[in-house]
Amino acid sequence: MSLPILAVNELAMSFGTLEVFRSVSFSVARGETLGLFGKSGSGKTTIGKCIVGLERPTGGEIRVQGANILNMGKKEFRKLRPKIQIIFQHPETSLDPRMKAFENLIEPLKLHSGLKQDALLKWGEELAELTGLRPEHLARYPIQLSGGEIQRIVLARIMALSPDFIVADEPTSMLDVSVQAQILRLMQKLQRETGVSYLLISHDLEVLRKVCHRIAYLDNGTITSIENIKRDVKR
Ligand SMILES: Nc1ncnc2c1ncn2[C@@H]1O[C@H](COP(=O)(O)OP(=O)(O)OP(=O)(O)O)[C@@H](O)[C@H]1O
Repeated sequence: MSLPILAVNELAMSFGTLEVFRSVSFSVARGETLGLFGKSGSGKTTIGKCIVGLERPTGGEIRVQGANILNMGKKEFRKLRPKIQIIFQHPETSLDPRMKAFENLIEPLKLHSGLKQDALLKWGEELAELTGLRPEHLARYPIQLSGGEIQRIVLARIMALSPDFIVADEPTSMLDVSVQAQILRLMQKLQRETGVSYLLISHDLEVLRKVCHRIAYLDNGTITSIENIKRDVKR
């Protein structure tokens, strides 16, 4: 059996005297969407931040294809980091308001790929097409875009890095229902085409049941159950 893309083992986190969670364990297979459900303040976002290195847990392990990222040196982690991405509830915070949408889209490629301008533009156009962005969207500044369009730019930016794993923290909770469905369908399409795995964080069980392969329930500092939803993982 192949290693899970992500395995979280007995993760613990306290902020000072506040114990947020004490033993969180789950794993995510390649091409799988695992939902993470829990009430407000249970620590869902903190778990996501620990996975991408934005917070350091107080205990436990986070293994990416078997390697514990908490034991990695800075250099080794920096090499892995483009492969594990996070998208937030307020996606506009990850865009530069002074750059047009297309420049925002190709920015990570510029930083990480070393591609020349022509190749950058071509790849950027392909990503825009893949994520359903039209040329008129690409010529606008973030403030001139709707929430759904911004979330598409954010997804296109992330897909440019060919990630293995995306933590999606309430990615659609700010969108109205029809746009929410479009973005969830886009995430599923990207998964079918690239095999990317998601940890989808939400307090909306209906959304999780629609798109996840399994749902992990976080309560009282631990994962109390993992529900299987009937859906095959395509790898
Ligand atoms: N950097 C921090 N310093 C101190 N406390 C923090 C920090 N980050 C989060 N917390 C606290 O940890 C707890 C868990 O927060 P977290 O944002 O992970 O919960 P959540 O389950 O994502 O909540 P929500 O569903 O409301 O977004 C909260 O009580 C929060 O106030």
